[in-house]
Amino acid sequence: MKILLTGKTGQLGYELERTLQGLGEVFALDRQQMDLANLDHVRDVIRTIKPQLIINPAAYTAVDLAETNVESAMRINAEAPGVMAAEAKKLGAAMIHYSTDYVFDGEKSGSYSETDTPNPQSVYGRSKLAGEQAIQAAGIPHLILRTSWIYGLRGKNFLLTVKRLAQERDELRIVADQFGAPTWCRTVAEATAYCVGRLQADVAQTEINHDAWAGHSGLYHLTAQGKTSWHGFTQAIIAHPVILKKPKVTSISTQDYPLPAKRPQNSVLSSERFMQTFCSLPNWDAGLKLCMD
Ligand SMILES: NC(=O)C1=CN([C@@H]2O[C@H](COP(=O)(O)OP(=O)(O)OC[C@H]3O[C@@H](n4cnc5c(N)ncnc54)[C@H](OP(=O)(O)O)[C@@H]3O)[C@@H](O)[C@H]2O)C=CC1
Ligand SMILES: Cc1cn([C@H]2C[C@H](O)[C@@H](COP(=O)(O)OP(=O)(O)O[C@H]3O[C@@H](C)C(=O)[C@@H](O)[C@H]3O)O2)c(=O)[nH]c1=O
Repeated sequence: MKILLTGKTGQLGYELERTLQGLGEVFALDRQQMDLANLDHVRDVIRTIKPQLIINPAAYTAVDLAETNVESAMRINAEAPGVMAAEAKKLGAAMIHYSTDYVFDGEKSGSYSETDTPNPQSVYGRSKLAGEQAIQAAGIPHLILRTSWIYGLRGKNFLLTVKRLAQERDELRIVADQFGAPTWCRTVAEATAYCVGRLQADVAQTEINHDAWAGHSGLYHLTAQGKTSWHGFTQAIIAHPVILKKPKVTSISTQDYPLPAKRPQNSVLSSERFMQTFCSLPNWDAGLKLCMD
């Protein structure tokens, strides 16, 4: 099976390139090899490789910049996945795509399930929701995996920001009234590889297993279990022994840290559907410890 993987330089893409080995012939591409801002390029590359499975972690993820770079965010996060899905349809291929907790407005008091109605409050959230809808509309076998607060040891993420700030400052002021589930990118990559293995047991096949995909196609929430605030996440990062200089971590509220894009106050996702269908997921603090160890 040929697997086309986008965004190999990203946090999740880097992990996926490694966890997917052995599950097929992986064509891992960077921005130069397939530019999602250039829809003709996306079509040409897919038509050349002719994959049976497209896995798309590439995205415009700069949440605040997206507020002003609306056109780029929409092209990369919404139109390009739509083009990938249309090409997949012609090839009889399946698609795995990632989306975000930021599709929700954050007003719900409990955790969000897949049946809750999205109401994104930012351009990034709107663009990611439009990407989901474009894939769903194509009617191809697909998994849309909504995850949240991804971190890892590469790229740009909150863990690495806190690690840097801890060296530079004696006090970190962090919002304590936004709740979610920090999720290690390796958790998402390993769960994805598990799904691929389940749906495509015979990797030598040159066609996807249509029955298996048809029975599992759809939208899933896939995050670490439990919840915390950005402040709680920061405290857990600082408490780890690899952080030698431990600044004071002060709770602040969202209004004390104004940013261009509005973030949801509560974006905890329930991953019950994913866990019942595929595999269990670790608690956020266990994932963080493993990553930092
Ligand atoms: N980060 C998070 O907290 C969360 C992320 N998600 C979703 O998970 C997925 C993976 O996120 P994550 O790994 O953190 O993302 P990163 O920001 O780490 O990586 C994004 C990747 O997309 C690539 N990319 C950006 N623009 C283009 C383009 N025009 N053409 C080709 N490639 C491009 C980047 O390439 P380059 O290195 O060249 O910039 C990079 O490889 C995304 O769909 C994201 O929306 C969901 C919830 C939380
Ligand atoms: C650096 C910093 C941030 N914050 C706050 C701001 C914000 O409310 C929160 C998170 O900040 P960031 O801007 O780093 O994270 P943000 O870019 O909002 O992260 C999001 O990225 C996208 C891609 C997703 O899909 C989401 O799931 C989520 O992970 O922390 C502080 O309170 N103090 C600080 O010193």
